[in-house]
Amino acid sequence: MPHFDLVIIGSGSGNSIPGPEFDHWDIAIVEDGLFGGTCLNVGCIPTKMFVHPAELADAARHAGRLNVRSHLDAVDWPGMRDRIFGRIDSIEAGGRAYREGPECPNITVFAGRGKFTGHKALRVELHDGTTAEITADRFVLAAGSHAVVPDLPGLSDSSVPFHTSDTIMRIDDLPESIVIMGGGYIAAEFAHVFSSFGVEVTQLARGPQLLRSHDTDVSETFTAEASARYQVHLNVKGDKVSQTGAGVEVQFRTPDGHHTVEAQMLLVATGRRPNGANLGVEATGVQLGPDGRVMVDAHQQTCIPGIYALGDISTEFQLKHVANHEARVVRHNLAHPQQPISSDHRFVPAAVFTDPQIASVGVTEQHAIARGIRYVVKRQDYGGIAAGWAREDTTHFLKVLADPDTGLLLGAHVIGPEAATVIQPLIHAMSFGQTAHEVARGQYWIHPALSELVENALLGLDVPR
Ligand SMILES: Cc1cc2nc3c(=O)[nH]c(=O)nc-3n(C[C@H](O)[C@H](O)[C@H](O)COP(=O)(O)OP(=O)(O)OC[C@H]3O[C@@H](n4cnc5c(N)ncnc54)[C@H](O)[C@@H]3O)c2cc1C
Ligand SMILES: NC(=O)c1ccc[n+]([C@@H]2O[C@H](COP(=O)([O-])OP(=O)(O)OC[C@H]3O[C@@H](n4cnc5c(N)ncnc54)[C@H](O)[C@@H]3O)[C@@H](O)[C@H]2O)c1
Repeated sequence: MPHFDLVIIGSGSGNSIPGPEFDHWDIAIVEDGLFGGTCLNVGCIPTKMFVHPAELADAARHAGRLNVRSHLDAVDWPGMRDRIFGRIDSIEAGGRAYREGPECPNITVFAGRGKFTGHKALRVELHDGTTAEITADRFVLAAGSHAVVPDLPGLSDSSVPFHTSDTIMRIDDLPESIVIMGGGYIAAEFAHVFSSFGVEVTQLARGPQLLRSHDTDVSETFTAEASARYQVHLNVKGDKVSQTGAGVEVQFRTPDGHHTVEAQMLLVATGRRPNGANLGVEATGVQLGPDGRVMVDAHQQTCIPGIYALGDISTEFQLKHVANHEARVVRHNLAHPQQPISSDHRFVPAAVFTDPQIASVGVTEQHAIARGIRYVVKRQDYGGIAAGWAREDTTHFLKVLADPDTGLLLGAHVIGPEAATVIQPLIHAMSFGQTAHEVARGQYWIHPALSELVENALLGLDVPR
């Protein structure tokens, strides 16, 4: 039975752990799917490579508003898909070849599905049909999460063809119509992409708003704009999914009554569950929380010394920048177990790459109220700054919350052009403990850039100067 100094399960952020400091360790990487994990192959990167062309298509469609006559001729989906995956697939192949090749002589890649069989013992069902039993002094659980499929007739029995984010980006051609189930990040981004490419989109969300984990002002604005672009049904309770000659039919209820929607394709985007149970981590003594996450301490270590976890399998934040941060912590702690460092989850930002773009960090106004946190708030409209005039923006805004006594920032929420970039100075201020006034007046703000949104919002807060 081969024994390793370290076994890493999952080649997403887990693949960034082996570095020169471990050249003297015998390391195994176990990967059941594509090398490089979700973000590279079926997540952040390809989705955003579709989002940008979607923005170009929308710009061509809507430029008339700003007196530029243009129109969208066509979207070459197969060409776009092949360009995107031509690039991604070669990075995947290169990453695997690097880890398998002579540059990494201390690393063995096991292509197959791992499952714990006992204390620090893993069985790998290899893709070549054989099985490997391996043990190690240390493990890193970096096996991510998987798409959840609702328990609905037609879906749970797999009798109706449907896509998840794992498959939808490789379809042969654009459908004429698509039903998207879910009201979260993935549903929002794909609804944007497909509607921009001319597909008739129907989105079914079980909540009263889309993106309802966001600040209510943001989710209400987004829900109104999305509903104006494509068909949105809220407060949906799914009943049944059936196959039709032309595609699929979804039967559902809302407070208005029973509904049926037909479309050529169905995308299920109803959340992702951590892979701890699939990996059988309990066989090695590792504990799972009630939501299926592997339990870790601040050093990313599980209750079993030498077994660490990172990213989607254990985190509260299913985001690539969080998985990468946690991987850096695990890497340090493996090399320096006597001087471990902790993960910093104080100010985790996120963005939704829809149209309009959305970004957030820290508490929402609703959280502040619910938790009794004292705050002052300033909402700065894009329409109130010069860069917003250039865009004739009338609906979008940045909202910032601060402590009324100290002026320290508590949260920021942006909906509008380049939100994910606009928010960064506020993430910076929160992370480094800078007050609203320090940030607003301690630096120049380029005029007339979108960043003036941040400057004006901070100056508008009723906080000490
Ligand atoms: C459609 C989509 C879009 C996204 N967009 C963004 C975005 O814009 N920004 C952002 O921050 N985040 C985004 N995310 C989330 C982000 O992709 C994840 O948070 C991140 O990739 C998690 O990294 P990880 O290393 O924890 O897991 P992963 O990258 O998922 O790696 C886990 C690996 O483990 C392998 N594995 C699983 N089980 C086993 C097993 N039993 N044996 C062997 N191998 C196994 C899997 O094949 C996988 O390769 C997106 C996710 C999706 C699905
Ligand atoms: N831009 C980004 O950073 C980005 C993009 C995509 C995904 N992600 C990450 O991936 C995660 C997964 O994305 P997601 O959109 O699948 O999850 P999500 O948690 O954002 O949204 C899940 C949605 O599905 C609904 N839902 C859950 N169970 C359901 C059921 N049984 N029936 C009907 N609806 C149900 C929820 O109400 C919610 O609207 C996100 O939470 C996010 O962390 C990030």
